[in-house]
Amino acid sequence: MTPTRVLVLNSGSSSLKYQLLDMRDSSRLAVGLVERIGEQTSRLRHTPLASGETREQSGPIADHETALKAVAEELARDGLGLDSPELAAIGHRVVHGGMFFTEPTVIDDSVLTEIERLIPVAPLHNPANLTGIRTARALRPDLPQVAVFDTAFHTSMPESAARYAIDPRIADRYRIRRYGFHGTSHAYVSRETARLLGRAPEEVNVIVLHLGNGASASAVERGRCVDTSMGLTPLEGLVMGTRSGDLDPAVIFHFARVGDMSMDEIDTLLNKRSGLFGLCGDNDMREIRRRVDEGDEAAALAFDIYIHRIKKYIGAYYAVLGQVDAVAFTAGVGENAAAVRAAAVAGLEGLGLAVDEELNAVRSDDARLISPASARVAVAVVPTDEELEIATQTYALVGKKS
Ligand SMILES: Nc1ncnc2c1ncn2[C@@H]1O[C@H](COP(=O)(O)OP(=O)(O)O)[C@@H](O)[C@H]1O
Ligand SMILES: CC(=O)OP(=O)(O)O
Ligand SMILES: [Mg+2]
Repeated sequence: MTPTRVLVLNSGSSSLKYQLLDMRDSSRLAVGLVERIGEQTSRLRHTPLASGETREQSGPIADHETALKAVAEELARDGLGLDSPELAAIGHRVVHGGMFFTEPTVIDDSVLTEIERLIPVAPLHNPANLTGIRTARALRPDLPQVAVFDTAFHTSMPESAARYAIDPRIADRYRIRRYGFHGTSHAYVSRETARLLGRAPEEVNVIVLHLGNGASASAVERGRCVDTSMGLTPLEGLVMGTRSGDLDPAVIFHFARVGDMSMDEIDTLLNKRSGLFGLCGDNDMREIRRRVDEGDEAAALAFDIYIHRIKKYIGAYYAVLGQVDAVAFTAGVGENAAAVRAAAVAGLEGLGLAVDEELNAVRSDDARLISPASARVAVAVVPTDEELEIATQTYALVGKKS
């Protein structure tokens, strides 16, 4: 029997999302999520698709290792355990792959060392990714484990977009450049957008707006990324749930010199206590919209700043691409918040962009157009599926090897 199943692990800073897929038809056998890892109020939600019945457990889960072991137990209860001979591989989302990893990679000790070396440029993400990999390897040492990097899709960027305007010798010494993140999502969504338009990815130019807790924009020219908003780390670019996105780098000197803050304090402030949360105390767009509707001024200002930043990136990437076929909204906010989509595109008729109010209000899990039929540029909602993309890339690589 050829094993055809792939377990995908997406370890975030405080969460572990997972899916078990059967790659014969890309169907899901189980999906789940461990949230608030490291807190007293952790929660595991596990759904085997055969019954569709979600099981939940609450109580402290100290770290990603404990979380993954709990997930393995849940899978085993459904006869889908990690010891199954049908499991072909485990695919891991790894956020930072630097310049070294441009493709999905089978994990060995040297790959682990390289991911570890990149921790300083992805402090919120790479440590959790590493724990997920180490724990999975300990549970199934014989099984191929594949790393799929957020940065890989962006390695096609030209130097003019990837380099900051600093001395290249200094930049190279410290490996400073724009790497970009959420690449698996940008790749998947730009391809699905082309499919929605009935065209090949090589025929279309797409601006992808990945608006989740972390958020990033990308300019995709004929299937290749030519620019993206996140940089050396996932801090640059759009306003995010708790990250500031773009700001004058001199703000950091000012905090250090005038505010007498340490580098760690500034790092925490900009990564964990800024963005929507820093502006109004909430980082969930549902809550922010509710407050805006009630007339809350701080929430309204946070929303306006968030939208203004998205608009700037749409304009910038329109200019980078020269000609745009579609703007695609994706991830938690992009897929669900009609108000964000409407506001981000409002006033851009001059660029050929518009949203049809009725189409925009439709709730659906399918990729769909929300622009009027007459629009020059398509505006689309395209649900992302990082797990499916990771599973596909993992299975393709393992299949090639065996
Ligand atoms: N129905 C909704 N309306 C508006 N925003 C939503 C809705 N559902 C989810 N979101 C937003 O999506 C965010 C999570 O997005 P997601 O892509 O799952 O993030 P991540 O993968 O970074 O954890 C939430 O913080 C919330 O702001
Ligand atoms: C890279 C990044 O920002 O990831 P996430 O959105 O999962 O935090
Ligand atoms: Mg995400």
